[in-house]
Amino acid sequence: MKFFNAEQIYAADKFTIKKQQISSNELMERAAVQIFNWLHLRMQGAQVKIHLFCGIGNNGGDGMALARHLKEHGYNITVNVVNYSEKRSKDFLINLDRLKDRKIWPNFLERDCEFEEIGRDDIIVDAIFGIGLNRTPDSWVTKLIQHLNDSGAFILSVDLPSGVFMDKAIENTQAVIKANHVLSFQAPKLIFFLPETGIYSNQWEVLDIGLDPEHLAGLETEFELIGKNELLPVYIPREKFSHKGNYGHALIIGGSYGKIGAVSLASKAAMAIGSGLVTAYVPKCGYVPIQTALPEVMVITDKDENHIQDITFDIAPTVIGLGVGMGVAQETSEAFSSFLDSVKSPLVIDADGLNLLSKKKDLLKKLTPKTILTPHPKELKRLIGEWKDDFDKLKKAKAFSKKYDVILVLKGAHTITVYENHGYVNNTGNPGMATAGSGDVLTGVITGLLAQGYEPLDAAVFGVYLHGRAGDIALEQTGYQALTASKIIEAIGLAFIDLFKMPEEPVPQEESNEAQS
Ligand SMILES: NC(=O)C1=CN([C@@H]2O[C@H](COP(=O)(O)OP(=O)(O)OC[C@H]3O[C@@H](n4cnc5c(N)ncnc54)[C@H](O)[C@@H]3O)[C@@H](O)[C@H]2O)[C@@H](O)CC1
Ligand SMILES: Nc1ncnc2c1ncn2[C@@H]1O[C@H](COP(=O)(O)OP(=O)(O)O)[C@@H](O)[C@H]1O
Ligand SMILES: [K+]
Repeated sequence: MKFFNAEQIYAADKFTIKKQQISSNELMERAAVQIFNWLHLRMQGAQVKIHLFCGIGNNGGDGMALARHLKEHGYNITVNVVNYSEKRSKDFLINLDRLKDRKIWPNFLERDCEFEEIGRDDIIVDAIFGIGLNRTPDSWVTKLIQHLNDSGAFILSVDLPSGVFMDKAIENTQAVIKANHVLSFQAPKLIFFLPETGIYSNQWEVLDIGLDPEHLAGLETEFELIGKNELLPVYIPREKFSHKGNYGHALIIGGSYGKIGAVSLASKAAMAIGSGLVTAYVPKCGYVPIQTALPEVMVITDKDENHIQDITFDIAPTVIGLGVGMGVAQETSEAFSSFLDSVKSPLVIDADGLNLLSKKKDLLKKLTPKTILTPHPKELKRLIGEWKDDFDKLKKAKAFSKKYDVILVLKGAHTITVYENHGYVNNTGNPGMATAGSGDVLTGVITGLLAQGYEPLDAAVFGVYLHGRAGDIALEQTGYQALTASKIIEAIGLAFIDLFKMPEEPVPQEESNEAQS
């Protein structure tokens, strides 16, 4: 699913209005009816107080139209116009008049006015600003936003939480609505997935307002949200007469005294994701533990007991995953540097492999084209330097990817895989995965996919998805706290199976009644 920017949304509105021969106000009405249906389905006429806060643009217009529908269905509402500007939009004014025709008189909120009391059990509809926000709200609007956030009431935001910009960082965090739920028109927004802005849209849902699908499909976007639809075409099916040689040989290089487990996890994950063969390259102290724990995995040992000092081997791996638990000893750094001089296979580099690259940036030039780097935020900072905000981080990541021809997997709650000018946003995974070793598993997963012949970008994006999905499946058995990296590996098979599950058909009403009787 693509993430559109504000200009693309405005253009799609225009295109749709022309093609479907409707007015902009009819489009607004569609949007408002969708929100009304969403609320009505859940509230079923309950007399909970609903406070609507509407700006003077089209986001406010949506709110005004919603107010009319709520009133007509007997809901207990108050309507407030947040009068932050004189430039009221045409469709806002139409909907204001329609409200007045029904004898509903909004309160006009201005600078220095008193704000109404809001109970903890009330509902707030936030239609103050939408995608048109272009500067930080005034101080009195900021005070209002604080008042709404502090009320403890459930906040439903129309399109996006008021105060969040579509394409730049928040300047004053006090001036942003902290929404409990956001109803986003037509498509999700990138800001829901970035850590600094995502916290303002706790939950979100997309409402289809019928923008022209063909027009939307033809738009080029920098970022997209990855789901099954994007991945099923990438999946490589297994051939009946295939053998293990068809699925590649993954070599996992890493480990040091006390950190051999990282290599175990990555190797086991590479096996579980379907690599034909897996070999672990570790210092001597890793030999017994890996051979004991993982009978399927072969082991090659370094000349040193505790640290990798010389990365040489006489096998021809399809792909190499390097860095987990490896340490940053001087000898390891030198071995890594000479290894890069001769390596030709595709590479996945994680953890200490990234730290070594950060210390000696010259090494970046030696990487195989399209090497996959999988930094967590701290490793990323060491690689690309400090960033001002999430948007700056993405900009720097794109520039870095282009400069060194690498694929950057920016790990986090919503991992974003960046290659050149594009970002692929992941939507699987959960906070239970914030646990030791889950990154090592991801390294194994991506390496194992590359071994099977997936293109580097596909392997990264698909690997991140499957890793998160496996975490979600494991969570059902463990809960958040007891989710461990090993449990993620155990669920990889189910993550593959889940890929081919169709969404469940809703059971027709009569059948479900019969089942209950
Ligand atoms: N395709 C869609 O997604 C549709 C969107 N509609 C709604 O239209 C919204 C966008 O409407 P608008 O473009 O009118 O913009 P907004 O309603 O977001 O903003 C209102 C106006 O305030 C001005 N403004 C921006 N920042 C300000 C500030 N800090 N202080 C004072 N004034 C400021 C801007 O000039 C802007 O035009 C969407 O978010 C959505 O709710 C719907 O009505 C219909 C279809
Ligand atoms: N809150 C979260 N929601 C979803 N996924 C998460 C969350 N926290 C961490 N993860 C995932 O867990 C993994 C953690 O990797 P990393 O920090 O390298 O761990 P380690 O170094 O212990 O292996 C990443 O793939 C990341 O996306
Ligand atoms: K809003």
